[in-house]
Amino acid sequence: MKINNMVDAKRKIGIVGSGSWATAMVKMLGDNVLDKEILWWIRKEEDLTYVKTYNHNPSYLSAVELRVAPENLYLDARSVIQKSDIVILNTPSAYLKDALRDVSAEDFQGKIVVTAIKGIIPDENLIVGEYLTKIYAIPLTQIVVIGGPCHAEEVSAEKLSYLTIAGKDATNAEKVAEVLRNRYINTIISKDVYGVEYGAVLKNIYALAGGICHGLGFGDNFLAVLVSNAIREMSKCVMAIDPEADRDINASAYLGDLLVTAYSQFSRNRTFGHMIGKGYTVQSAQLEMNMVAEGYYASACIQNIIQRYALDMPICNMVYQILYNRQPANEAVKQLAQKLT
Ligand SMILES: NC(=O)C1=CN([C@@H]2O[C@H](COP(=O)(O)OP(=O)(O)OC[C@H]3O[C@@H](n4cnc5c(N)ncnc54)[C@H](OP(=O)(O)O)[C@@H]3O)[C@@H](O)[C@H]2O)C=CC1
Ligand SMILES: O=C(CO)COP(=O)(O)O
Repeated sequence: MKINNMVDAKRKIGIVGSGSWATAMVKMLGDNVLDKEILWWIRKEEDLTYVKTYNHNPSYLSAVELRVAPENLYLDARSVIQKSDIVILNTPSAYLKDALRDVSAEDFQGKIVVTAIKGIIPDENLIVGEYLTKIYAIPLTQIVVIGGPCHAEEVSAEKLSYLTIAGKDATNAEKVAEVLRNRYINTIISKDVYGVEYGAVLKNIYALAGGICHGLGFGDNFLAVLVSNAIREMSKCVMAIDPEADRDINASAYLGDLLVTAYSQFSRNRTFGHMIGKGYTVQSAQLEMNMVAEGYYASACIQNIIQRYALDMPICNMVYQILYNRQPANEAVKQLAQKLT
């Protein structure tokens, strides 16, 4: 089968997405020493032309030099998927369906399909791995999840970072890890595909909550209590979804990613929450950012999970009430504060 012969042939890695995380991943792959071919789907023609001419993405991480052969830049995701052995999906969750609109289940056959997306597909209430299995019949063993605390901006500056590569099939997870690791990227292999994906979705909601509190004027003391409650809430949720997996919630894919997203200056979720806490409406906060805060979409989708498993998740509920039911943020945080321990 094609996957098993990959080590002998030149590896072909396809990236679907052209925002900041996809751009950072193209850089990581380019700085990895293994012989490989990188194929890249870029959404906008003017951006593709610019990358082809100058080897820089004009819209995201524009200072980063990118090494992709001009003939390997595509405006259709299907060509990239068909020609790749490893496909890395890297759009915001809300735009994945659109990116894959011309792609069929056959196009994914025999590929390792990787999600670097930290979100739930709106209208489906499915994480990306579940969506790929349901819509494209991709076996779980061929799906790999990339998690871990890692901001694109720090990757672009080559600051030492750790990615967790989760796959039910450890060999496939390692095949992905070996093309990503380089002098500033370390990789950790995990089998907890559901926990790593759901953990990444949840930490965005908690970072958004932290941003709201910060915007309202709460200090570091309160944020520490919020984060401490958040990791317990995350643990309860992922344990309900997949109780069998071997996971340490304090590992970098869970607690680590929560911490970086809650505290980093680069976090879009924290920034978005901060604006809400300052009194921006959801629409004006979204307009203000040219990037996507996944926690906004996840907050609505996770309500379905909370109901399905009858979970008590006060932080997620607070964010939902503020963003979707227009509960005043100061009132909602005051109510939450009574429940924190
Ligand atoms: N940024 C980071 O540091 C990290 C991000 N992630 C995850 O990576 C995923 C991708 O996020 P990221 O790269 O940061 O995204 P960005 O916020 O950097 O970029 C937004 C992306 O969304 C696209 N987009 C915007 N509007 C539309 C639309 N109407 N239809 C289709 N596409 C649209 C943009 O395309 P265009 O430019 O063509 O408009 C662009 O590719 C997310 O799930 C995120 O959680 C994970 C780890 C780190
Ligand atoms: O997942 C991330 C860092 O690990 C990115 O978080 P933000 O989307 O909040 O920037």
